[in-house]
Amino acid sequence: MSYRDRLEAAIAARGRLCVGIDPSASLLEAWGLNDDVDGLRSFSRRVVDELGGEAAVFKPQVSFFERFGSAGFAVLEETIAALRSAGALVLADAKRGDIGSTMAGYAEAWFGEGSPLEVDALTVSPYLGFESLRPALDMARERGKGLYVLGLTSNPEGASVQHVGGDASVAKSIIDAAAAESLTGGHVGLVIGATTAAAAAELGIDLSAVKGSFLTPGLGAQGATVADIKRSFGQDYSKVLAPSSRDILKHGDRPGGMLERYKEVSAELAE
Ligand SMILES: O=C(O)c1cc(=O)[nH]c(=O)n1[C@@H]1O[C@H](COP(=O)(O)O)[C@@H](O)[C@H]1O
Repeated sequence: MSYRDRLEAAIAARGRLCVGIDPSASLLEAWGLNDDVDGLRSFSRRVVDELGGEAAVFKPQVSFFERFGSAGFAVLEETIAALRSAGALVLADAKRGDIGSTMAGYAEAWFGEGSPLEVDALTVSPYLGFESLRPALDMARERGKGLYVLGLTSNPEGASVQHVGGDASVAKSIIDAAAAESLTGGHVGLVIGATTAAAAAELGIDLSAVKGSFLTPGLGAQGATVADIKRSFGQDYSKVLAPSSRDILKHGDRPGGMLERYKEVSAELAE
């Protein structure tokens, strides 16, 4: 079964809000946890216990685990396993991107059968050229995994690279390549920021040509609203997987707080 089919089934069952797991030092502190591996483990367990059976997809931000080295990666492995046993899909936000032979290594790490870090999907950077992602694209297609390729990122600095070229922009070339790839299987999606999606039309980019899902970071903490997403994606809204990290996690300082916020945002996305 392709990633696209698995994702569609998961969204139909649990909704399109993806919970980001970003255990930054400031969130650990806000939750009254130490900024160490035990704090990281408690934080991750609380997210899994409160939301693991609710959300379709979780997106651990790998950087916040990586900062504790191998001990942090061990917590990431435990978290991935716990989320998958709770019936959720896991999308590792590691934004990998390198020459083809190295991409094969990343694909083995994140998609290899039985790899300790095996997940359902991964974010990747196409700025070594879309085709440099080929080994990961092929492995994802073969193994029912998903790749989210950075298209129009949510941050304001992204435009200084992605908008270059006007009608023939860098972003357009990446998104067109992803659209062509999406005709070959359900393994490819795009990162299109909730804060920046409106730029697609200005750059003459046809998002409807993409037969995969759109990961739309930017809700809440970065200022975008559910209404912004609905407006920007229009008829392609059914392809949206909307992640939110801080806007949900900041409510983890009290029992039940994250679940309450999750349900509010999820309901708004479902309207
Ligand atoms: O790939 C991502 O998820 C991503 C892409 C992007 O363009 N912008 C973006 O913010 N992200 C990630 O999405 C998360 C956003 O967190 P919040 O702003 O707290 O919801 C972070 O983990 C970012 O690394």
